[in-house]
Parts: sequence; structure tokens; C-alpha cells
Amino acid sequence: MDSNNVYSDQVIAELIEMGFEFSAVTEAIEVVGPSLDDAIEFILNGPHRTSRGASSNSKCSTSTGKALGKTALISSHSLDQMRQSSITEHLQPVGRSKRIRTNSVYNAVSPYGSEMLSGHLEEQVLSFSGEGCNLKAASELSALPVCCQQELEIGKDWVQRVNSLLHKHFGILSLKSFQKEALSAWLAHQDCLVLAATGSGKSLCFQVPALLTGKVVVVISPLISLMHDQCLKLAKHGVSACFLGSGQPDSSVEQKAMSGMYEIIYVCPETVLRLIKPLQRLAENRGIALFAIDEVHCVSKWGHDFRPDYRRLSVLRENFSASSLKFLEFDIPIMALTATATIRVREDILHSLCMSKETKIVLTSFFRSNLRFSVKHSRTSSPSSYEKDLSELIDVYTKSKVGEKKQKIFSQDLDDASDDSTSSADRSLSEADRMSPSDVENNGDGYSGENDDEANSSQENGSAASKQRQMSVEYLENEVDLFQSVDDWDVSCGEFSGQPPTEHTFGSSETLDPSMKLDERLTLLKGPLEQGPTIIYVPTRKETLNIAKYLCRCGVKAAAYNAKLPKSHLRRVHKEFHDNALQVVVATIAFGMGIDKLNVRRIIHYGWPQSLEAYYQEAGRAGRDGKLADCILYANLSRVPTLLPSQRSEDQTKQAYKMLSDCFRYGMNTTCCRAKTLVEYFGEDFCHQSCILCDVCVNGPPEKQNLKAEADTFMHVIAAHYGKSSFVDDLYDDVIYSAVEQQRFMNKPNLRMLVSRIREQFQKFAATDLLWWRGLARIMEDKGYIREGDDRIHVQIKFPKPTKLGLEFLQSTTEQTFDVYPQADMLLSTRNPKSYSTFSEWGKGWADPEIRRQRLERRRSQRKPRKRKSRKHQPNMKTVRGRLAAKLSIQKR
Ligand SMILES: Nc1ncnc2c1ncn2[C@@H]1O[C@H](COP(=O)(O)OP(=O)(O)OP(=O)(O)O)[C@@H](O)[C@H]1O
Ligand SMILES: [Mg+2]
Repeated sequence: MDSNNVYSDQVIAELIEMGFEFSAVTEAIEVVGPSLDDAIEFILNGPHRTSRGASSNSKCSTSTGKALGKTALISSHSLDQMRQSSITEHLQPVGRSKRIRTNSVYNAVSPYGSEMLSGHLEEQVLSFSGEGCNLKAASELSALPVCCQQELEIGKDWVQRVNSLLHKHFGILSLKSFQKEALSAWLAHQDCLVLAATGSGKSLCFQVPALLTGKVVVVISPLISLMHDQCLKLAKHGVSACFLGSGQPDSSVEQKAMSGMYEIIYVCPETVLRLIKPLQRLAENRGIALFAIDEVHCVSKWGHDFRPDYRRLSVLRENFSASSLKFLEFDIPIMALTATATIRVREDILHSLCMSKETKIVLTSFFRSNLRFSVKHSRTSSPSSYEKDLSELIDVYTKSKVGEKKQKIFSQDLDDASDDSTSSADRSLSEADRMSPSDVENNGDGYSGENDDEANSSQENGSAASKQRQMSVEYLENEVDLFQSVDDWDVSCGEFSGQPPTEHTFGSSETLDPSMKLDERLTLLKGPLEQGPTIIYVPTRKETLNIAKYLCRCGVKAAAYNAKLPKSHLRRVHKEFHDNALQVVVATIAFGMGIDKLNVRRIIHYGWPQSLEAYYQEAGRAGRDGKLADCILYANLSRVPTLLPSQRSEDQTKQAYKMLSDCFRYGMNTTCCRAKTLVEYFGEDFCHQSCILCDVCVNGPPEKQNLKAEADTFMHVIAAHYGKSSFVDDLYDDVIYSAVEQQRFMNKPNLRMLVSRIREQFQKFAATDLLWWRGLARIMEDKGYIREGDDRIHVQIKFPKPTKLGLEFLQSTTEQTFDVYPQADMLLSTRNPKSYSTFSEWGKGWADPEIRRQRLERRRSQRKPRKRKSRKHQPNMKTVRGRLAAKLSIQKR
């Protein structure tokens, strides 16, 4: 360390403490050298120079390479607060003398004035004496022709330089081509929309600019948990970062961030909207290299995770353009990134964020070659289905520990938190884990414990805790986590100093290469799954608790995660999940956006997801190490899924139904490779023949069936009701319907009514159930023979109406065959032919004339004479029985 620099720093510190403006101080030192008196003289009497616009570029280019040292920041806030204002546990202060850096970080006029700076320098700024990664990074970068974005040329060798930097600090061998593209766009001052698969490495696209320029990168992100994970990771690789949630009881982190003390600032949309002015000052002083909007699908109402505040981020383009800020030569580029955006969502993003017309779209394949997709039928949500569906999973995690005591559930008793027996992770968080009254109110437990005694005591302990649990379960009943607020944890901000990078942990060479030959991949992929945790996604909070408890009882280390559980619990689950202390997390969608844990081996969806976007994003959390991973959807294939309750506009409701319908069709599909279905859903041409892994690829499609007779009948019955066919009209003459029903049916027959007519009128179809016809209706719809006759969108076609093509089909020569692959619900229906023993089937049995006749006869013979005056005289015309009775009485007369 240059002693001159240290001395200069001391002088600068003193001058700032005296209240002089920072830019004036540094200018003075540059001119007169590190002499306190001379500097004061210069500042007071020397030529007036404004710091504004003193070309942040030139400052940056000289200073960054010189001294981007490390700074550790100590916050006076500790973890013992019930609600933390910041996370400081990751800071590693080194007990060195305080100093001030001479780099561009401090070459800033603090937006909070010199008071703030001096206060913090005195109290809170310690130095790493340049041993951190940034210093190294910066000195390496000094080899670059220039370090400022504006001046960095897109020469051939910038990629190599970035690669060697990445290799050294992140253990990554080279940039991927989409990362190169995104960075080229940024270097050319262009806005950029990056659409790349989950886990493909989008974060690097916005992290590199911070390393390259010494300017700040501002990343807008939707969840504290996500921001926290990314900051922590960056710190491990020597990059200082902080995050700012929406609640901000401790403003010191924010102040430091706005004065340019972190290379990357993660911020939620609400907060970025509030910080426009300070950010403009930051742009003027240290400089902002880039605004990155991560998980940008949240912008769009047509996406699966709309956040209204994301939509207001158009202010970034308005407030950080060269036309609105004189000191900028170019607009500060916006880089928007997501793994799940349909074409409509993409357009909405570009439009809503007012991204420039020249925005570069970087589009990579959404295909994840190591994910094995499958769909299984399950009734879900009952303990008997848990037993059936989860037994394999339980075996995976419990086989190796036969004889061990079963895991027990423990309640989150406050007293237990300080128990000696708690794990080290528990201990470190115990104080912070104390629940606020609202936490207690919402406590739903569902956490698995390592410690049996703890579990027993809490179970025996009993009444209060169990009552609490019971209450919370009731409270949680039927609630869903459709919208997760940004503050998903009990911290609202955090700061992370970059630590010298240790051994590289990623860039594994064992990962699967999508360009591998098919047979090579097949052999590799047919092996067993490696060890690693599982995430089970369920639609309701209540089910997170139920399944987590069930798994715990079976000996699995499992925890529930939903937005209504105490936030301290959620943070703990995150931590233990990342530390491999948990085997299974059972969660609502509240868990995991952007989770970058390499070894997640299974993502299980237990119940229908609400959209394929959400499904693919959640599934994408599996197998980030590139090794084989399972993505299994357990869904009740006999039920049409319903929308989970949420506030939606009319348009949004339509869209939500459309998305749910696409999801339903994904489950019903029996012929198309699942990976292909998924990537094509996002508008990509799937350039492989198949994924070779999914259940459809492995099992092959079901046998084709000639359903000509069924299709003809179906079309005739529909067409008849729209006056397009005379084929069946006369068949109904002998059935008496109430005027209302007839009217309703004539206007718009729904599928159920049509099917009951088919069964009534066509003996050979009397036993085929609605489930089967439902599948056929979808096939006919896909072929364009029928369409939805209702104004509203339905998940499954509800009011089939013939199309022109359908009528042509009807009139076509009857000799042709109609060979189709049955869909999942049709197979299910034929696999489990139902006797008319269940109540609903019993009801359906009335549609069959023969069954009806037998039943009526049986009833008549069994019936004791009863007084049923009113019925006798007024048959209920709404029921089949009533109508029949009426008919019979007419015939009698
Ligand atoms: N060029 C690269 N070579 C090898 N590994 C890389 C490269 N770039 C990123 N990675 C690794 O890929 C993993 C996933 O990165 P990241 O979290 O950025 O994914 P993502 O695309 O943002 O995923 P998501 O859509 O889920 O947020 C990280 O562990 C990262 O280290
Ligand atoms: Mg990401």
C-alpha cells in the first residue's frame, strides 16, 4: 500500500470532517498534494470549480483502476431485533485503521451531504486494505484500454478479457453466447431484453458491467429472499452489494448505497421509485452503468406474476436518459431479464417500460436438456394420495437411515429457540427468530426438527402450541399465495462486502452437454438421480403444512414455506435449504423465485399450477448443476382445474383462464414431448426431435383409435342443436323437457347436456362417461371442428358449437376413419371403467333408458304406499324423474 495514498486519505478524511465538499477536497489534494493547510487554502481561495459534470467518465477511468479497494461496513444494528432492518452477519470487518478510499466510490458528492459521509466514515467505514477482490479486479482491468462503459470499445478482445476475469473470480471458463450478446448490447448503450432459460446464467449479464466499469449497477428485483441470495453469492466472489426492500427503518444502508459504496445495489421496485433523485445524483457522481430489471415478466399483466409496481418502472427510461440528465452522454441502458415470457408478455414488457425502439432482444433456447418432465394422475390433497404418491420420495430420503427414529415435528416455541440443542444455524438465528405478535398470530408451524426431544417436548407441551397451530391451520385454510409481497423476509435491507474469492465452485465439467449424441445422453440420463433436495409446490398454504407434517412423520426432513408463516421461519428455511439441512421444502409459489441452488433433484407440483409460465419457472429450479433432475406434475386428471381466487380485472381473468387452459392441456397431452410443448409455448421452435426423457418420449404415445362413430355422433348432436343437422332431431320427440330447459338447451347446450343426450339416445354410448367425451371434445376443438360457443374463456370447452369445418366433417363420406390418440382423461376413463355405483355415476345412470327403466321398476316394487300429494299432482319438470313421471301420467290418461 502506497504510504502517500494513506496519508492523502487521512487528509481527505479530516477535510471532510471539517465539512468541506468531497469533490472540492479531492481536487484540492490533486493540485496541492496531501497537505492539510494547502488544501484548505486552495479550497477557500483557489479558482472555483464545480464538481458537477467534472466528467464522471474521466474520474472513473483514472480512479477505478487505481484503487478499487474493499470496504467493509459495520452496521450498528444487530440480529437481536424482532424485525431486523438489515442483515449484517455476512460482513467481515477487519480491524484495520479507518481510512477513506481515493477511488471513485468516494469521488462523489453525497446526496445526503457531507454530514452523512463524515458520520459514517467515523463510525462505520473500515478498510480491507485492498485485499478484496475488487482491488484485484480493478487492477486487472487497468489493463483494459479504458474502464468506463462509454469508452470501452467493442473490440475482439473484450470477451477474452472478461472471460479471464470471470475465470479468476467466479470460476467460470467463458461467457455463454447469450451473455456475450447481452453485454455487447450494453457496451453499445442499447437497451436489452434477455430471454433465457431458468438457470442459464442471466445474472452474470448484469453483474459483469459492475466489475468492468467501477460504476454501480442497480438491479430491480421482486423479493428480499432473492436479493439476499444474490448479494450473498456476490460477496463470496468479491463483489460488494446491498439490497433495499420496501420497508426502510434503517436508512444507513440506503445512504451508503446512494453515495456509491456498493458495486451492485439490489432494490425492489417500490424503493427504486422513491429513490429517483438520489439515483440521479449517484449517476452523476460514481456513475450508474446499468439498470437491470430481473424477473421482468412481473411487469406484464399477461404474465404469471404481475406486480403493479414493476409497471411503473418506465420512470427509469424517463429519468435516466441523456435528454433528461445533462451530464449523461448516453441513456443509461436498461437490461430486462426473464426466463418465462410469452411473445405477448415480451411486447408488453417493451411497451410498459418504454424501452427504446432499438432494444436488442437476446433470445436463447428455453430448453433444459437435463430435466425429465412427467405428469401423473393423483387425487391429491388427501392423506391416502400422499401415501401413494410420496412413498417413493420418502424412500429416497429415509432408506439410508433404517432404524433411526422418525423425525418429529416441532412447533416454533419461542423458548425452544434458545435451547442448547438447536443447530448452529438455529442458534445464530434464534434471536432474530423471535416472533412479532403478528407472526405468532399467523404461525402455522410445519417445520421439521432435527431434534427429537425438542419435538417431543413441544408436542407434549401441548395445549397452547397446538391450539395455536390449529388456529393457524384454520386461518390458512383455502388461502393461496398468488401474490407475494416483496418483503418476504423479516429484513428490509442488507449489506454485503465482497470477500476475497475462494475456491471456485461452479462451471462444473460434469454437467450435461445438450450437443451430446442422443445415445450418449440416454445412457447418462438413464442412471439414477443423484442426491439432492426436493421442492414440492402445492396450491394452498394449508397443503404446505399438511404435506410437510406428513413427510416429517415419515422421517423426512421437511419444512413448509408459505407467505403467512413467520418471516423468520421463512428465512431459516431458506438458509437450511441452501445448507442442505433440509431434504424437502413444501411450498406455495412464495418459495424460490430465482433460487440458484445447483443440486435440486426434484421439483414436484402437487396439484395443477395456474400457468405454464409459473410451472416452467418453478420446474426450472431443478438440476441447475446440469445433471438429471425430475419435474413431476401430480394432478387430478379427472377434474378441470379452477382458478385460484385473486383480484383480477376482466381482461386479466380471461388471460388467467387462457393460461390455466394451456396448463390443463399440457396435462392432458399424451403425444407430444413435454419439453417441446413447454418451449414451444414460449414461442420457440424446438429444434430437437424430442427430449428423450419425458414420460411421453419414454412411454410413447398411446395406441391410435378410430373414433369415427363417436366423433360423428358427437358432431351430429351438437349440430342438431344449432339447426345444422336433421340426423337426430326426430330422436328426441318422445322426451319431454321443461320449456325453460328446452330453451336453455336450444340456445347453448353445454358439454354435459350434450353428453347426456348422447347417452340417452345412443345405447352403445350409454356407459361412456363425461370424462371420455371431454377428451374427445378437446380433440375436435383442436382439429377446428368445434369452438367455444360462450363469450367467456373456459379451461375446457364448455359450450361446443360446430364450425364450418366441423359441418364439413359431418357431411363427409362416412367411410373415412377418424384415427386419433386418446388424451389423458380418455385413457383414465377407459382404464377405470366406472360401475354406476358411486353417487354421481348413479345420477348419470338415469340418462340410460334401460337403466332408468330397471330402476324405476325396482323402486315401484319396493315403494311403500306413501302420501306424496304434491308430487303426484305436480311432477318436478326439472328432474328427469319428474319429466318421466309426467310423461307416464300423460300416457296413462
Ligand atoms: N458462463 C457461464 N458458465 C458456466 N456457468 C455459468 C455461466 N454463467 C452463469 N453460470 C452459472 O449458472 C448458474 C445460474 O445462474 P443464474 O442464477 O444467473 O441463472 P438465471 O438465468 O438467472 O436463472 P433464473 O431464471 O432461475 O433466475 C449460476 O450458478 C452461475 O454461476
Ligand atoms: Mg435469475
